[in-house]
Amino acid sequence: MSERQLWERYKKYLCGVESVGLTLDVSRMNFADDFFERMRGPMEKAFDAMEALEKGAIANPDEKRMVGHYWLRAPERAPEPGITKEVQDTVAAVRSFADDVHAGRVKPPKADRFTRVLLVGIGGSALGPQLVADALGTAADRMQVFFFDNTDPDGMDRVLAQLGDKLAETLTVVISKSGGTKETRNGMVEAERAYQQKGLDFGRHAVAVTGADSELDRYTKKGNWLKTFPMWDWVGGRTSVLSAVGLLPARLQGLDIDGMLAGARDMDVATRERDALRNPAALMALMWFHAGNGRGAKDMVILPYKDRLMLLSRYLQQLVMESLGKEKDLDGKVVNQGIAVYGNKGSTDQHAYVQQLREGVNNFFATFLEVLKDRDGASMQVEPDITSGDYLLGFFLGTRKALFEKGRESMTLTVPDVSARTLGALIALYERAVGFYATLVNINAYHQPGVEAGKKAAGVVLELQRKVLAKLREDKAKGHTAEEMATTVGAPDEVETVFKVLEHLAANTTHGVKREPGANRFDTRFRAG
Ligand SMILES: O=P(O)(O)OC[C@H]1O[C@H](O)[C@H](O)[C@@H](O)[C@@H]1O
Repeated sequence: MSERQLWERYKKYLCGVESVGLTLDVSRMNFADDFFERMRGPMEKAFDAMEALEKGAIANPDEKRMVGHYWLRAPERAPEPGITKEVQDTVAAVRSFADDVHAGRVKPPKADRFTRVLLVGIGGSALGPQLVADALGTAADRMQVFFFDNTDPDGMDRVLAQLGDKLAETLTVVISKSGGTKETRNGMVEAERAYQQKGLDFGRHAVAVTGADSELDRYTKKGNWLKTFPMWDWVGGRTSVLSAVGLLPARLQGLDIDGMLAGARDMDVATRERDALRNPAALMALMWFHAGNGRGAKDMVILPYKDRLMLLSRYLQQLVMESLGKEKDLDGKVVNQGIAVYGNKGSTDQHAYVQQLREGVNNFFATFLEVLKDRDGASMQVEPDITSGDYLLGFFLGTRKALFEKGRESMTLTVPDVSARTLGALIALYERAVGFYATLVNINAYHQPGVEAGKKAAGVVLELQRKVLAKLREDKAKGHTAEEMATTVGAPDEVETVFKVLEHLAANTTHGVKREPGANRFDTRFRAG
């Protein structure tokens, strides 16, 4: 295709949302001329399913739940007045709590103001807040936000070291929809201990966002925490960023939550349009379908040409992969669906993996994200008549062209800036595209049955560790090899797990387990010291 033909194709298919200034260009996707006609029927079904979902249908049949993230930014559209009120009350509560914190009406016992936020959460209870904090944060923020998003002890130590003495001015926000996620529980317990060690009352520094009567909810009551904000079963973790999960930390940071909600609301209006060519979410879902043949055959590479959007791919990884990566379809047939998502930021990625994109295995389609505004204010010229931002555009267009020349498909999303409005719009765009695509491939996008298996297996490992430790203490004088220990604790087939547990115990001082090297690695004896 010549550059001229591409330009004509660009003009023909460009899909814009005036209210947020966003456009989606699919001209560099090689769909056939009759593609949209062929997809008309399936797309109608997707529009119907989405309409039913928004009206409160049980769109998550396995868990028998409604799916209501669209009501978070248009509460008047919720199917029950109780939901409308809860959403409105929660946004009001977020606002007034953050205002109280900023004004010092809610204050830490041993300092004048809260100046830092420590957010403890994982998955949908961290990725959205991390994206928002990084995309919209500035040096002028009201509060600085830190994260515990794992059960990695060193990761937590590193954050606590950064907080240092400012822990006395730190408000900890523990977020867990289920209220029972172990990584988050561990982060909370570690945070609590850090406060205690500094003679600070954790409850006076802590708030939670969680489901009513969850384990975390009960814990907050026992510990007399400052406040709890609700999470509802009709909001999934990966679509919760515009509930208190994302709004509370954002507002505490001093960000424009009204702008985020308005951007999402505007995008929702635009993506209810039933003409797929004028609906960027439908168009995008159709492009995903085209690229991967409805089987996820191609990976989605997200290339934002803007540092502030670097976490978008991590955020989308959960949104897309946890929603679409499913073993069975809605009829119970094994389909092993999904689309793999990766990417960081351009043009940095050009110096890392773009080599493979251009010349290696052609198993992806790229989504370029172009941001028109370079920075606040004018730029200096790094060469006559050329700025750093001009280079960024040059590298984006250059890479896109280079990929196209080699038959690599791409789409381009263009936004005027990275603002609360555009970020809200982008989030809403992807949420709806995921929903449409799920119907196109006939899967439930709103459950995550596969996640449980790993959690259960981890529980088994920790149970085994308890038995191993008890045995080591009982046989103090005698060391055990992994083989002996596995048999002794009645789990001979779990010998590899026992070996890994013993090695880990011996590598850390906590449990006082020592190793005595044997003739080879697997003859190593472990004993309680
Ligand atoms: O918010 P929580 O209940 O703690 O859940 C945190 C995350 O963990 C789970 O394993 C799910 O797979 C995610 O969808 C969820 O966002």
